[in-house]
Amino acid sequence: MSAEIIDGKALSASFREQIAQEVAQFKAESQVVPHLTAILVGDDPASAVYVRNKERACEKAGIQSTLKRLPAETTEAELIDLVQQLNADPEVHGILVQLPLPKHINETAILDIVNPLKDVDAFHPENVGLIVQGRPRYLPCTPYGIQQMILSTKMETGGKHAVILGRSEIVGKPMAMLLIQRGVGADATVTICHSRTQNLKEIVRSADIIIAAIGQPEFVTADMVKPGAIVIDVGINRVDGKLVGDVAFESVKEVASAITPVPGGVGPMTIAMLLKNTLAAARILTGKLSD
Ligand SMILES: Nc1nc2c(c(=O)[nH]1)N[C@@H](CN(C=O)c1ccc(C(=O)N[C@@H](CCC(=O)O)C(=O)O)cc1)CN2
Repeated sequence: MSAEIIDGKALSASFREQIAQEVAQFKAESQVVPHLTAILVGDDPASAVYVRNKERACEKAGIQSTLKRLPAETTEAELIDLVQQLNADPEVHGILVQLPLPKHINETAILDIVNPLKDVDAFHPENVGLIVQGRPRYLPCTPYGIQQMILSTKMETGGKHAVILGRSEIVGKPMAMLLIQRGVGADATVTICHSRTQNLKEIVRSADIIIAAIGQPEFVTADMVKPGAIVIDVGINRVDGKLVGDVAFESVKEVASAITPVPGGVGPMTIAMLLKNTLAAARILTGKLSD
């Protein structure tokens, strides 16, 4: 039987509708307009698309958005200066530095100076630490969106084996933290696989939940998937002008119980969760935590 397709576009639309209502209520109660400022450095065309989509999503949800677009030759010191200005600006609730940054800028140095209360990506070490300790302030947008997608399948995750392919700071590591926490959509037993993992195929074959985030087109093939597994594809690879995930979708969907497509899967959920975090940041910074 063919898998359920987890429609990230539809799911994100329903989250965005809900967030828009919460934003309207927050504005009415507080007279504050949640405000996200995104920083885009350089000319990476994919990053420009993602940032534009984030701006559009903000606009539709009633969130103010500002884009600070800087040339590729911007120095690290200039970027630090801009982040510090935004940290000090009481009108800005969320700061997002679009990644990747140009190679001459140390990403860690930049992410480390974002005010943790405005860090709607949850990349600051303080926010990462809070996640590890199981008392998150914000959840990183992609893992947060993936957790919502898994929840939408109604699969019980408690005690299940989740295998994550990829150990990035943005997806792999925080995803593992979310899945091992106690609670609904969590309580899983997690294995992270990476380029040095031995017996990778066997490990993936034992997974009830597979999260593919390694940036290799169609890496996960049907023979690596246990029948009935949930397969989440985080990959966005451009092959011959076409977007392809890290999962061989057509064959894997015949084995899995649920699967996310690319495009239209995890990507749109990432943006919906950013809106959620921006509203949360506005609430935290204005001291208006009740909804
Ligand atoms: N500061 C951040 N930088 C980056 C993040 C992030 O969460 N914060 N994640 C990725 C890029 N990303 C968000 O910024 C992102 C990637 C893809 C999509 C998306 O909706 N993709 C579409 C396809 C779009 C296309 O045509 O290329 C889809 O999957 O349907 C949204 C957000 C790295 N940087």
